[in-house]
Amino acid sequence: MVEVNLMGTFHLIKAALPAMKQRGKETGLPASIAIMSSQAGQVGVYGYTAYSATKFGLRGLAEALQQEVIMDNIHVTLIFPPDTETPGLAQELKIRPEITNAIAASSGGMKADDVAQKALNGIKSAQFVVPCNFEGTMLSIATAGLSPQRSYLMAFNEVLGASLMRFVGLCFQWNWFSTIEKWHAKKKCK
Ligand SMILES: CCCCCCCCCCCCCCC[C@@H](O)[C@@H](N)CO
Repeated sequence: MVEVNLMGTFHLIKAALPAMKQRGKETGLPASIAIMSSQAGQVGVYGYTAYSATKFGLRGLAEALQQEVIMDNIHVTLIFPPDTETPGLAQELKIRPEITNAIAASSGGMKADDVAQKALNGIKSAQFVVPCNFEGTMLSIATAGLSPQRSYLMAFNEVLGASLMRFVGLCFQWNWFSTIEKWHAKKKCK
């Protein structure tokens, strides 16, 4: 998983960058690098230990990369979808633990076309972080950290919403840990 999700992204970007920089010099046009993370790259999720690690890793990659390529007029966009209706998810659901299903349900699911549309809009407006649904927007405010932010309005929302989203995030965590406890208690009784 690390090889595909993290190193695969790293090697692809490394291979494409020289030509992107050259094209930028010749045309003076901006360019974009879009990286597909996941909401499981903003919060650790039961059952996704390896997956979450790779998706969190992409954030570090994207933040450092954005600083390295900004002077080449290249914008990095990091997309954070929830569960997305794809053939891959259909396979995953056959074996996904009950607890993972319960936690992932906190953010619902989306159609692939809707995620693609959000991603495209985010890339066009050179957003660094692209949340895909309402829960994703809350998650992005809660996990804004030291990410770049090009929109003054979103920066304002992040500063204002930080403590409230921390509180909401803690409520979600309490709920998830109690689901885990109940599930284990039920298993012990059997
Ligand atoms: C501060 C408010 C928090 C708001 C709720 C957050 C809910 C987060 C739920 C995360 C679920 C992640 C599921 C993504 C999984 C996919 O990437 C995966 N199915 C791909 O295989």
